[in-house]
Amino acid sequence: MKRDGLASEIIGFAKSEETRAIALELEFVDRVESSAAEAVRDADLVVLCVPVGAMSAVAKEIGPVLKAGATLTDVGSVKRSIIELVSPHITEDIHFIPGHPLAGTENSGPRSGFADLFKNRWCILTPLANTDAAALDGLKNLWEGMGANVEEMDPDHHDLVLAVTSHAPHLIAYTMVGVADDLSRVTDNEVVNYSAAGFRDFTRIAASDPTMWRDVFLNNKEATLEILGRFTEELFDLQRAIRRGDGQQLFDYFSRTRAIRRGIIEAGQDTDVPNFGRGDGDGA
Ligand SMILES: NC(=O)C1=CN([C@@H]2O[C@H](COP(=O)(O)OP(=O)(O)OC[C@H]3O[C@@H](n4cnc5c(N)ncnc54)[C@H](O)[C@@H]3O)[C@@H](O)[C@H]2O)C=CC1
Ligand SMILES: O=C(O)C(=O)Cc1ccc(O)cc1
Repeated sequence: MKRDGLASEIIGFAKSEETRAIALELEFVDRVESSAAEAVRDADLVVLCVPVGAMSAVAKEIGPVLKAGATLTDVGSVKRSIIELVSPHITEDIHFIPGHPLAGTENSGPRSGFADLFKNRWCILTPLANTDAAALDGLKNLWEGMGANVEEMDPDHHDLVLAVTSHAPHLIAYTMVGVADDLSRVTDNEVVNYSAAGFRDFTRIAASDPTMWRDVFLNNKEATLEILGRFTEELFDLQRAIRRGDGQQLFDYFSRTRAIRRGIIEAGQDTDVPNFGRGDGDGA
């Protein structure tokens, strides 16, 4: 927003003085305030970027001072629960439009952001039934101005989709790294020393912020449990195929999943590894 001049003034709030000082030093805010209520006073747009579990407390604090006609949005990784946590604290003259940019890394804090973070990434908005069309357009333009592709979605659908694509995979990564850690005591650290690419990817994901991810699971309970239930069923199926020596079942399953990866690459959805998976031989 700062780089592209998308806001006339950007005011930051963070709990710790150190974070506020870093935000000023990096110059992505024009000024900082030591209270959330002070930071949002007179703002046309307020973006809540706190862990899901802190959304309610922050909304309660800023609710009474938000300017009439202001747009309030958020970047939280779940949507239904945030609507329930924030809505009670705001009045009808505030345009509340929940949002979720599908962009980030395993790192947190002000130094982990970068100006191109949202470029070519999806940003999902989950407007409410009575959302003002002009406010929605304004927010869409802002995200598009930062290079994102905006999609509107029903909040429950968002939570189910994200349970499949993000939340369950994070839990699986956390578990796999935990299992390896238990084993490393048996294998004298070989798990860490010889970790191949697959496991390294798991460790990156499993290094994500514990508070943020605790709150994601506590607030997307139903959808995550539904997906994990399906996941364990399929896992048991594959386990049985290995035990029985059913190579055909394994081969068929892996062929199906390989096609999904290729579909993602062809749709141009993987900007991290643009050439990975293209023209890679005979599949032996
Ligand atoms: N990290 C990621 O890759 C992504 C994160 N998100 C969502 O964005 C939100 C923020 O995550 P990050 O920016 O990664 O975290 P972060 O740790 O970089 O920033 C969180 C901020 O919230 C503040 N905070 C924490 N508890 C608070 C409280 N009780 N009252 C006031 N402030 C409080 C912290 O001081 C910190 O400044 C989360 O809801 C997360 O689900 C969404 C997409 C990607
Ligand atoms: O680091 C990664 O691979 C991520 O998946 C980042 C991320 C984390 C949480 C979100 O809600 C969206 C994106």
